[in-house]
Amino acid sequence: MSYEMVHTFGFSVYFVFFLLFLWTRRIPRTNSGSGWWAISISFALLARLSLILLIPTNDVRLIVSIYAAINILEKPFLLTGLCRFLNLDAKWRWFWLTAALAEAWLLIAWVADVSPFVRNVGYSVVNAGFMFWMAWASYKNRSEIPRWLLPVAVASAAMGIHWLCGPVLIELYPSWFKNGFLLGTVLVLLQYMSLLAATLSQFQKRLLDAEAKALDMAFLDPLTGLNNKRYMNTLFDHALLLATRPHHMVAIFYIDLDNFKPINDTAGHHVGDEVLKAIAGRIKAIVRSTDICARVGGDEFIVIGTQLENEAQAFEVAKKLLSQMMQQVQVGESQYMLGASIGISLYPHHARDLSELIQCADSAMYQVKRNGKSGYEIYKAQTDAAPMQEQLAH
Ligand SMILES: Nc1nc2c(ncn2[C@@H]2O[C@H](COP(=O)(O)OP(=O)(O)OP(=O)(O)O)[C@@H](O)[C@H]2O)c(=O)[nH]1
Repeated sequence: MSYEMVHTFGFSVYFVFFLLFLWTRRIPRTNSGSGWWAISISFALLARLSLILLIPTNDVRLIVSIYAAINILEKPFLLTGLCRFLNLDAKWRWFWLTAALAEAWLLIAWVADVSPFVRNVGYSVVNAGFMFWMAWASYKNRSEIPRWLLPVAVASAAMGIHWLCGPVLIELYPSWFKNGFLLGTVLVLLQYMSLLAATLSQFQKRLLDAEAKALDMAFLDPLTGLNNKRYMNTLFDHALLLATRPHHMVAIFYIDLDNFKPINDTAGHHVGDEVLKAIAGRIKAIVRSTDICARVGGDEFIVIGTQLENEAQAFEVAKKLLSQMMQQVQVGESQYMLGASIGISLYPHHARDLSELIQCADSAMYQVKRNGKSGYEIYKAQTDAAPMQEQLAH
């Protein structure tokens, strides 16, 4: 393979990556690292272009010096991109200072006509240093973007070794010059490919996180983390699928806390919030994983108990719920006593539709309140007819 082919290959590959990073930068919400990498690879690209253009001069000293001077500028941009990408608090000015020293060294080597070996060692060591720093920083932060920062670290470390060994190999085997360029191109390709994959992977992670958050907001009560009323309907349909076996029933427990308002009034709303969170945690802890727990109002909760076989089991659940609600809730140094009025309705006995079942459970809960609070009752159609009408009239 001729030098022209090697450099044309390198130039073309870099150009494609330059376009890809530029495109990635334009996608809203992608990390600014890709913009810096578009700049860094454009310097690698310019360096290759200078080689293609200068090869006809046959002036090796001129060709190598100009290539090195442009190529060294790729590295501070590359490292700055990584710092931006990973939000690293690195001292960027050291990258630029080191790059400036390398440029100064190339100028001195040119003016003083330093031997090619010494000149190459000087600037290759700087490049290797940059690459090892890149490898170290990517390796150290590999958990940020699992799967993709490790290849960046490996490719960068390989590049570092490549730069360190380059001058010696060229000195011993001058034909290595061309192979070295080819190997360097492949390593740069791997490095930028992993960076691009890391950028897209981070972008995907952000989208998935945002989607999960949006779903949480749509389906969960932000204070307690229980389901909200809107989502309960969907979950209820799922619960009915589990109740298709003969003798299976679903129970709706409408829980209204007793004496909650005084906590808000005396200790403040924030303490009330903590109490609600603690209560939600208790409810969640005692029901089955297939049961549905939702907060449907200020101090009102609904539990949908699934896969119950008889009324007695529903009473068992209500008893457990009530005993949890009757226990003191500790917030900071203070303890608060509550209680709960729990109304129960059963599917399919009292109704088949969730809103009707909730209405039945709600009316049973009011019966408990009327009877002096802190207890549970199952819906009784006849006795509740009057209060229900009364409620509707309001
Ligand atoms: N801390 C807090 N309070 C809330 C929230 N939403 C509603 N509330 C309050 O919860 C209280 C509920 O009122 P009630 O059910 O009448 O209070 P209660 O003392 O339990 O009354 P009984 O049910 O008759 O025992 C009201 O004072 C609401 O302002 C909330 O998100 N956080």
